[in-house]
Amino acid sequence: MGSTNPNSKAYEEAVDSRDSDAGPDAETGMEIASDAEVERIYVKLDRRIIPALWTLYFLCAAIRSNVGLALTMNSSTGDSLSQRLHLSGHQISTGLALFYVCYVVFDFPSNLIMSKLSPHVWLSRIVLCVGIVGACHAALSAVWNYYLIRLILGIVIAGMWPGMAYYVTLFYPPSLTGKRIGYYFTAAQVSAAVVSLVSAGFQKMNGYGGLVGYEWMFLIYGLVTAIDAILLLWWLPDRPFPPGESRKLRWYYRYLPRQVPALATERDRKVHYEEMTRVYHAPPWGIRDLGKVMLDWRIWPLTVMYFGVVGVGIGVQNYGTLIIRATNPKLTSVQLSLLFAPIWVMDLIAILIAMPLSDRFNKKRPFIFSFGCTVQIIGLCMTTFASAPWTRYGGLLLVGFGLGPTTPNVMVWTSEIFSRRHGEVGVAAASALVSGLGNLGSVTTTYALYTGWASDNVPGPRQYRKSNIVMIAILATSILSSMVLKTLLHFIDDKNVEDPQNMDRAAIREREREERGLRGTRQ
Ligand SMILES: O=C(O)CCCC[C@@H]1SC[C@@H]2NC(=O)N[C@@H]21
Repeated sequence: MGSTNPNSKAYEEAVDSRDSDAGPDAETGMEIASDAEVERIYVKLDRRIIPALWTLYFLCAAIRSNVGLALTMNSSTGDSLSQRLHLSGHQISTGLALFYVCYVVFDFPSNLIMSKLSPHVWLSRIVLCVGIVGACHAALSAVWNYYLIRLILGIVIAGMWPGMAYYVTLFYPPSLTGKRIGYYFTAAQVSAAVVSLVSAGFQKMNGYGGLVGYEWMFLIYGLVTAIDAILLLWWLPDRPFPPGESRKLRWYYRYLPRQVPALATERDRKVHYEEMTRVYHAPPWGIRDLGKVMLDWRIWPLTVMYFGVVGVGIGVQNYGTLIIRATNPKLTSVQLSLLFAPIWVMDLIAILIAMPLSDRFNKKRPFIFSFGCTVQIIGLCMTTFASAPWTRYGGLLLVGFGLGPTTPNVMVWTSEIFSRRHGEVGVAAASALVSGLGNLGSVTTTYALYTGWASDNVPGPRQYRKSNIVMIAILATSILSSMVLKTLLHFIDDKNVEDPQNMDRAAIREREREERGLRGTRQ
């Protein structure tokens, strides 16, 4: 069981020894599940949930970033989005930034609605709207509707990323969530790596049926995403509920496809219930609970951590090809696309290595995060200050590798800290606040740096130097913030936790329940 407490090993051993006692559980009368049985249940949930989240994230990430490709697609025939709409560099970055402004504003309300409604329905709603708005990009005809569509896309997609993290915490205990978040986070990296290659195919469709290449691209991605949204409604499991207890059906359930339960047998559901008691009796929350979460100081260091890593991640995603071209102006656009993809492959490899480690050594999450930031700083220094083009490009590969463990680690650390202190509403609100406010980092890097910083955008060996240095500075601030939080948690939170060796089984169980937000809800 995951815990951020001091002596967590001793605590976990004490909890485990409870579970290994022979005979039925005194509280439930149920035959106690072996570790292997519990493991099997999580494997079943994984098969059901992770590929579905992966697919939805891949499609939404592709739709969000396709606009960048559309700006230059088929430019040799004058059919790119920027040519047809006569967009200036400033207008392009304004549109990109407007999207993130909505992310900042609407992440939080979206996640709160999600925790009040059925999470899987809300996730499907997000995906459906992203599909429809994505397809509408094909109809762009003026600068004002480019701005408007980016705003609307930001509004409808807000809540997707923190919502997925929240959704995962409904099915898995904190010590198992990091790896899962990491798995579906790889979808964004695969998307970043492949969409530009796929766009080459769409460019070949330029002129078919009177549509240009980017219009085909938006329509097809939009259609596939909308179909995926409908499938998700049927496929993604609803929030778990106590075995034997009937679900309170909301009015909209009448219109939804009938679901196949994720866990088919009553026994599996009971064992999962025992493992994840928090989610079955999600205590109703009100404004006061929400206020407590929002006033919790722990939000701020986590937000600063996220600000740095998401800002740099999105900055590299939006301007990576420009940064590569600045290191070697002779590269063609095809070569640029080919060199861009390995950055995300490095990111993906790092996620797959680091996130299981982060779960295994969950007390070390801030150090894994800081390691990732340090690697990015080293990479950015190479890209900025080295003179050989390939060394500078190697620096970007290091940035990709360093990015891998950072974003998912902040999300999982946030849910760990807030689930323990505030229960389910804590996870929903805190992950949305950290992601939402942290995306001010994306607004900063897309709007104010690179093409948005006129004096830094002058071709030559020093091009983008100042922007890169700002990125190094915000990463250093993220590291500092994670260390400050780790230290404060050590002195403030961990001091109040009783040594598990001195607790009896009932007290351990009660504490586990409290950490999951169940204070006083069990009869
Ligand atoms: O809002 C989200 O979807 C979560 C953060 C996205 C960060 C992007 S995904 C591609 C690139 N790789 C990273 O590690 N960060 C950025």
